[in-house]
Order: sequence, then structure tokens, then C-alpha cells
Amino acid sequence: MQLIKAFFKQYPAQCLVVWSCLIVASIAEGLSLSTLLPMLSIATGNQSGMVDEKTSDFLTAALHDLAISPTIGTMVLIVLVGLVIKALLTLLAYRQVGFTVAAIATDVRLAFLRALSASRWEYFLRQRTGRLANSISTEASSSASAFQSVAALAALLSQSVVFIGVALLINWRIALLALAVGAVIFGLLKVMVSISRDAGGRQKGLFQQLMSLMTDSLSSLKPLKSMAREGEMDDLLERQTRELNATMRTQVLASEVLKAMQELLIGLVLVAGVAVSLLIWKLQLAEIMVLTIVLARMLTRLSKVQQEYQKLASKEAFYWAMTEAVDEARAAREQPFGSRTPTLTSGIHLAALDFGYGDSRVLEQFELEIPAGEVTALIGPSGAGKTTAVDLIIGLLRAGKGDVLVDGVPLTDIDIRKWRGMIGYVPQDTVLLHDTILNNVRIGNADITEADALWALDKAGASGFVAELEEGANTVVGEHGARFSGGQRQRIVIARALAHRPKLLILDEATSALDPATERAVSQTLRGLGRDYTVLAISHRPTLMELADHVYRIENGKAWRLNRDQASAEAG
Ligand SMILES: Nc1ncnc2c1ncn2[C@@H]1O[C@H](COP(=O)(O)OP(=O)(O)OP(=O)(O)O)[C@@H](O)[C@H]1O
Repeated sequence: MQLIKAFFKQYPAQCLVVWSCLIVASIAEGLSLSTLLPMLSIATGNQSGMVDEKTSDFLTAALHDLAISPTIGTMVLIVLVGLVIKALLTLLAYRQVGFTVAAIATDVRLAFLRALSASRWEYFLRQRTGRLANSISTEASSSASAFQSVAALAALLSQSVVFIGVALLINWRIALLALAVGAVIFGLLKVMVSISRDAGGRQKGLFQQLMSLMTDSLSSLKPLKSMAREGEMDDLLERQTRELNATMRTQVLASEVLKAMQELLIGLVLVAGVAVSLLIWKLQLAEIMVLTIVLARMLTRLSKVQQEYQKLASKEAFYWAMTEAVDEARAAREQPFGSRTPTLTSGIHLAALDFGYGDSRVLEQFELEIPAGEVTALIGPSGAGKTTAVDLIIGLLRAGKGDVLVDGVPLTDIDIRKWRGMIGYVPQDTVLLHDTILNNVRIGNADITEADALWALDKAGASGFVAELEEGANTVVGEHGARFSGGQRQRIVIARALAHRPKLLILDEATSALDPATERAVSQTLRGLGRDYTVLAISHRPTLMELADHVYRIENGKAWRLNRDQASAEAG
């Protein structure tokens, strides 16, 4: 019920169109069906006696008011018009349902992606890739298809109400009896709906786990396979897949048992009803025929209401999981920054910063100067906080105390998107998209021209190997850049960071996969970029350290500036 309310709240106009079409369609079908009875009466030449007097009077009076003479011809026409109206309106309603299902899938996906990209970096880091992928694919699709079930439920309900009305008009005692029987069947088979709901809930959890495990295993498959240690991962994946299979079987079984039991019980009730009507109540054949049609349809519709409700129950968990994921990401929204336009002419100063992840302190009273137009290198033991310092400069993390000052302006006062637009970032792990080299360089910025991309490839020392490729910069790099060596991939990523001509170039162990000669060439390029570029490099590589104007050692939560001799000694 809550799900129906949620859809109504979010898509009121669409719900209204769907439901009004479906209700009018049901009324049209009901009217055409009600016409069957007087038609049969006329056909059998028996105007009275075989139907409830009031019903007959009501239909005859209605036709009389509309100046329609109750001949077989007009009756057939009414039945046909009713059926055509029903068909057209149902088509219209389901067309709208299809559009709304697509809109819901798109809306929830976009809402999730937007909330995720606006969320705090720490929140993003905590997410499992598989869980995110599952939300975007399985949960979004199942959430949207839940609307289909809601619409079908509405259609079946309104049809049921109309059939109940028609049945009551024909013979209210029998109709009430049939309704009571329907309610008993409903009650008896309710347990099947609960089984489906539980199975849906378990399926949702298993999908999340399976997708997370799947992405984790794929990303660490090479080392595990190389050491013949993929077995445990395979077993775990297999176990989860089998568990998922078990929940699907439960769901299929519950739905088939529900259908079969409904059919059986309704059949039995109808047969018993016909026998009692003929033998005990001694009703006319025409009335029994119409009653059987109407009651069969009413009970079938009611049973379908339960079947559809069962489907909805099994999808519900996916919708709520998706809503929860969106709400959670929204709650973790990045705190707002200011609106000042950044400049980088004098430098960046990390002033008395305190930062920790949860309770574990990483930086304390941390001081660092990064002069504009120069190369600054950060070295230090693993886990000392080098990447953390860089993330604070980018504004991905926020310090508990102290400031990141850019040309003297606190980063919190600056338009963060403009600031990040001035940064070229090269990570340690090179991630390339399955696309051409050119598109991998241009990515994320439509303003980068082909000439910019080629210039950047040249600056990154990549133009040599790109020129040797048959399709040059239009060569597709393969899945994760599998066609290229680690060093070649890294040069493409360096080109990506240079292509929009950033003011601040950040390299996080970015030259680690380059051979010494290429590393020297790339480092010289960075050096030669001139005073327009400020370079901040996390690196233990001697070449970069020798080239750097300033070298800082980060240790025990603080940064220590090294003099030339100390830096040379570190460089080994
Ligand atoms: N998202 C996180 N949540 C919790 N702790 C974190 C997180 N990221 C880093 N840390 C911890 O903060 C400390 C500093 O990490 P950081 O990545 O900044 O170090 P680093 O000097 O860049 O290390 P490395 O040279 O190994 O990359 C480490 O102890 C690390 O375990």
C-alpha cells in the first residue's frame, strides 16, 4: 500500500491518466456486459421473469431514456461500442504505464547518480562498486516494473468493482455469496503472497551481495588466478548464485501454487453454483449463463488482483532498497563551498590543518606551502597522509580544523567546481574507458578539441607510440586499456590531465609505471610546462625528486621541508 502511495505522490498526473482510463474502460466493459442479459431475454423471447425485475426495469428504463429501442441489433451495437471503448482506453492506459515505467527507471537512476556524485568523498569511498552497479541495474528496473504491477492492480480492481456491480444487479444474493467465497479464497491463499514478499526481500539482499562479490573478484582475478587461489572466490560466488536460485524457485513456486489453487477453487465454486442454481434455486438458463460469465470474470479478476499483488510484494523490496540508497546518498551530500572565483598566482597554503578518518588522526597542525608555478614533491612512508593532504587541497575532504588557502582565500569560500576545473589529476591507478585514445583524453570536457588532445598526448610523451598505431589516436584502447602496457596507459592518463591546460597538476605516484627513460622524458615535460603550471607530485622516484623545486617529507601527521642534500639523499 505504501508503495502505491509513493507512486501516487511522485507521479500524480500519470497515475490519474492511467486510473481514469482504466476505470472508464471497466465501466464500458461492464455496460456492454450488462446489455447481454436483456439481449438474451429478447433473443429467447422472454422479457420478464428470468432476471431480477429491478435489473430488467433499470436497463429497459435507461434504454428508454436514451430513446434506444431494445432490439437485438441495438444491443449488439452497445456491446460492441462498449468493448471498443474498453479496448481503446486500455491501450491508452497501458501506453501511459509503459512510458511511466521508463520514466521511473530513468528518474531513480538519475536521482541516484546525482545524489552519488554530490555526496561526500568519504561516503563515496565506503560504497561497494557492485552494490552501486546493482542499484543502477537490478533495483532501478525492478522498482520501475513495480509500477506496472500497481497499474495492473488498479485495472483489475476497477474491473472487479464493475463486475461486482453487474453481478449485484443481476442477482444480489448469488453475487454476495460469490463475493464471500472470493474472500475466503483470498484469505486461504494469503500465505503465498507472504512467501513471495519474503523471497523478494531475500533476493534483493542476495543480488546486492552477489554483484559486490562479482566486481571484487573481477578486479582481483589476475593475482588470485596466478596463485591458483581463485577457488575460494568461485565457491563463494557459486554458493550465492545457488541461494539466489533457491529464492527464485520459491517465488516461482509460490506464484504457480497461487494460480493453480485459485483456478481449482474458482472452478469448483462455479460448478457448484451452476448445479445449485439449476437444481435448487431453479433459475432460468439465460440468467445462469450471464451470471456464470459475470461471476467467472469477477472471481478471475479478483484472483488476478491477488496474483498481481503477489508480484508487487516480490518487487517491493527492490523499490525500497533503491529509495534508501538515494536517501542515504542525499544525506551524505557534500557541504556547500563558497562562490569566489579562484586564482593561483601566489600559491597554496595548508595552514594548521587537523584531519582524521573517524577517530584515527592522520594530520595534526599540518603546515605545507606549495608555491605557484613551481614543482613540489611529497614523499613519506606509506600511510603517512600524502594522498589525504592532496584530497584536502582538491576539496574532496574537509579538515576539522585549519584552512586550505588558495592565493590566501580559504577553499571553503571558493567556487569548488571552478577550482577543480583548474586541476589536472593523475592517479596511481590508471583507469581507461573502452573507447578511443582521443576520447580517453577528452573525457569529461566537451570543450577539449582534437588539437588539444594531440598536444596533451605529445606533452605526456605518448605521441611516439600513438603514431605507430594504424588508427593513431582513434585506436580503441580495449577493456581497461588492455591493449597497452602500464606505462603507455599512464601516459594517456597524464595526457587526460593536461588536455584542459590546468593550473595545478597533481600526480599521485603517477610515474611509477614508467620506465626510467620515459619517466625522465615526462618529468622534463612537466618541468618544461613553465611557470603557468603548478605541479604537486607524490613520488618516491628520484627523477621527479631531483627536478622538484621543493621536497616535503610527510611523517607523523606533519610535513618537513627537505633541503637539497636531504632530498638528494632520499632520491638515493
Ligand atoms: N577512506 C579512509 N577511511 C579510513 N581511513 C583511511 C581512509 N583513507 C586513508 N585512510 C588512512 O589514513 C592514513 C593516511 O592514508 P593516505 O592514503 O593519505 O596515506 P599515503 O601517505 O598516501 O599512503 P600511500 O603512500 O601508501 O599511498 C592511513 O593510515 C590510511 O589507512
